[in-house]
Amino acid sequence: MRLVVEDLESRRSGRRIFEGVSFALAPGEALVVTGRNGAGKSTLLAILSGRLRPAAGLIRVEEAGERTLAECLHLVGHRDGLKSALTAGENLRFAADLLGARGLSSREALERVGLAHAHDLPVAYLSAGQRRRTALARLLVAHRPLWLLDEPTSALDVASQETLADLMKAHLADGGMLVVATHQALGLENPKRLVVEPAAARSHAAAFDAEGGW
Ligand SMILES: Nc1ncnc2c1ncn2[C@@H]1O[C@H](COP(=O)(O)OP(=O)(O)OP(=O)(O)O)[C@@H](O)[C@H]1O
Repeated sequence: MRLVVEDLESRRSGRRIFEGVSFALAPGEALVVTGRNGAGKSTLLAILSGRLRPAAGLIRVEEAGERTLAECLHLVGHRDGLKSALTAGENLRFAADLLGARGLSSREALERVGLAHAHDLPVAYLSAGQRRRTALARLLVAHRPLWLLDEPTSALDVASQETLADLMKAHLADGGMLVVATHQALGLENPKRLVVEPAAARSHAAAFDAEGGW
């Protein structure tokens, strides 16, 4: 699968947030999206996920067979989307049933994020970082080629950030694609980079020079 985005523009409540956002991703490629608070990073991910409509521009998915873009992606946003009264395992099984394309079992996925012990605990009992890790474990219970991650390191301790970096690298090595909005270094090697800037100063994408080590 390939993702092609051309000249995307966003308006919210009549105000232009960004314009001229273009990039392309092929299997194994990552795009790191940066920009100041309010620049439109979450808005861009919401548009890519189909939750918001762009004011202009084009999003095209290629070589995805019969699948729509929505069927090819996972979105892990600011809100974890977990049901507090259900256990971590139940949340993951619910996600797997909803998303299809089965991946790891709920137990295996929780093990991968270091939360095996939380499988049968209600999510309401989990800390902020544990909830975030449970939300990230959703990526593993249903196989989807495109991961859209909005500030995925928030609330994660150093060890969990390293686990996340390993998950992202394994996904890329497996031919997956990533779009990650972040203010933090991620440990990815040579991702593409997109700086979202206010509409007045056109957004642009550029190949990332490896020095920064995002
Ligand atoms: N529901 C909404 N209606 C109108 N404007 C909105 C809405 N949600 C967000 N905005 C505006 O859209 C702009 C972009 O917000 P967005 O959350 O995408 O920024 P961001 O780059 O992700 O910021 P941050 O780094 O703080 O997470 C902001 O100016 C925000 O006020």
